[in-house]
Amino acid sequence: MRLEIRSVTAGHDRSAPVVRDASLTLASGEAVGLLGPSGCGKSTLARVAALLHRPYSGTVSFDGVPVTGWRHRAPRALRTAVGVVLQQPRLAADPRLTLADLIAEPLRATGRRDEVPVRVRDLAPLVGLTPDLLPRRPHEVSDGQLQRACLARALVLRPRLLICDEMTAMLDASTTAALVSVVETYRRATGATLLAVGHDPVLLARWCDRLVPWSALGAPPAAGDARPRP
Ligand SMILES: Nc1ncnc2c1ncn2[C@@H]1O[C@H](COP(=O)(O)OP(=O)(O)OP(=O)(O)O)[C@@H](O)[C@H]1O
Repeated sequence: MRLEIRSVTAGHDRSAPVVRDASLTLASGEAVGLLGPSGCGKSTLARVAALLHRPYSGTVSFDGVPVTGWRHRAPRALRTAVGVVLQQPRLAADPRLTLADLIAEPLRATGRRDEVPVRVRDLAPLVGLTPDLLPRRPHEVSDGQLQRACLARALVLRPRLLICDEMTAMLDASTTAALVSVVETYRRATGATLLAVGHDPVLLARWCDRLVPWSALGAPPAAGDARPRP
């Protein structure tokens, strides 16, 4: 799925937006790493692209169709086409759910309960979760194990766009490698597009076709603009 972000301004305070006039296009099937220092606004932009945060202005289009609603106003067909993995699994996981129910959450939310047993059975080993972990709740597993479940949840509806916001920031090297390889395998099998957000160029380069620094998202000079470029 092609993702186009055009002149998006967004943030948490209208008078001081953290994302200003940002534009970025991902071709269908492309893996792009968005690089930037902590606090620059990467997560905010990733949430806009994931339909979780409404921008103040600008447009987001999927396959050329502009998005008209965010959060609960986002059309279901779009919400199910985009999978999201966030940096802190504990903030992204309902503490009352077992890992199996966490993985199955999007299926239940979209009325596809009948697919739950098969999808959980197939995805758990793929993300490296052994059967003994599936009945446990988030407080009974490690951050890495919980993030594995969050990645499975992001993949359970077979998204055409996957957005990973610092997915591996709090994980050790072997869990990081395992999760990156799950995403690579999924992309190879499905041709899904990937937007990976992070601050480590070496890590992002490993699983992305192209890295884009935060500073490159600003509006390009207008046609005929004669000012020298830096
Ligand atoms: N819910 C919120 N309410 C108010 N301000 C927020 C909120 N979330 C983020 N911010 C602020 O917006 C700015 C950008 O935050 P954001 O999380 O988008 O940056 P980031 O580049 O992803 O940082 P990091 O790499 O540290 O996660 C920061 O100054 C942050 O304090």
